[in-house]
Amino acid sequence: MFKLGLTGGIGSGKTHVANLLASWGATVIDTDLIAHQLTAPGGSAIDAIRESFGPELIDMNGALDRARMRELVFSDASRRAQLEGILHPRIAQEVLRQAQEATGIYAVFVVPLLIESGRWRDRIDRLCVVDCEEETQIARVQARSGIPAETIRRIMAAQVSRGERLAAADDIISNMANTSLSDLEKQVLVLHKAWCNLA
Ligand SMILES: CC(C)(COP(=O)(O)OP(=O)(O)OC[C@H]1O[C@@H](n2cnc3c(N)ncnc32)[C@H](O)[C@@H]1O)[C@@H](O)C(=O)NCCC(=O)NCCS
Ligand SMILES: Nc1ncnc2c1ncn2[C@@H]1O[C@H](COP(=O)(O)OP(=O)(O)OP(=O)(O)O)[C@@H](O)[C@H]1O
Repeated sequence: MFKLGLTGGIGSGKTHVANLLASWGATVIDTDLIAHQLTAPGGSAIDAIRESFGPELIDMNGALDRARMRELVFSDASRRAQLEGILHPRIAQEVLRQAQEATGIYAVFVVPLLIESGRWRDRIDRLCVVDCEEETQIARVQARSGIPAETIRRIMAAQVSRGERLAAADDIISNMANTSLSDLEKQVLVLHKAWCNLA
């Protein structure tokens, strides 16, 4: 099956693009979604997180306290590596499981840390980057979640730069501050048709 890697910085628009591709028949495998499921109440990473980080990082429903963990790991790289050490192998296992069950026209792997991880490039046929200005990333994430701009900047600092991402791309979707959702959809449809041909 043809495998597309879809990446982009926080708030760039990956989820919106992935939802369009899914609605046109691609199978979408989203690592952020998997990470959320692993850390929901009863999720298979909860016990390991409690053991490594203490019960104060688990909320009263038994889910990861995301706001607290966000503040912790994006101000301390060693704590971030510790969390990634728990989550990334479990995410990889679930990605493999979902990929084996994929029945769409092609498979889309939505991976925010695709370039950072270095392990993905050989596993995909083509890499698409969703791109926007850094200030637009901050504005979109703030509008969606109310996370302070300073925290968003720290999350962005834990990711590759916009330039590095663009340099690695086979295809680029330009989703700037002045890109309307209908302009975005038009760009994505052109690429989807090309990927269908490759598939
Ligand atoms: C720290 C956590 C709890 C904060 O949760 P929160 O709800 O605020 O964010 P969410 O998980 O929805 O991720 C939003 C975005 O943050 C960025 N991000 C998440 N984790 C990381 C990371 N380890 N390094 C750099 N950026 C990251 C990505 O752009 C992602 O799309 C969460 O991000 C997490 O568990 N991160 C570790 C797992 C991971 O590496 N996920 C990335 C997908 S593989
Ligand atoms: N062209 C656009 N016009 C208006 N709003 C947009 C546009 N693109 C994305 N958005 C909005 O910006 C926010 C971020 O988009 P989205 O969730 O798709 O990004 P993401 O890359 O998946 O983010 P994250 O890395 O945080 O998971 C969403 O609320 C989305 O609806």
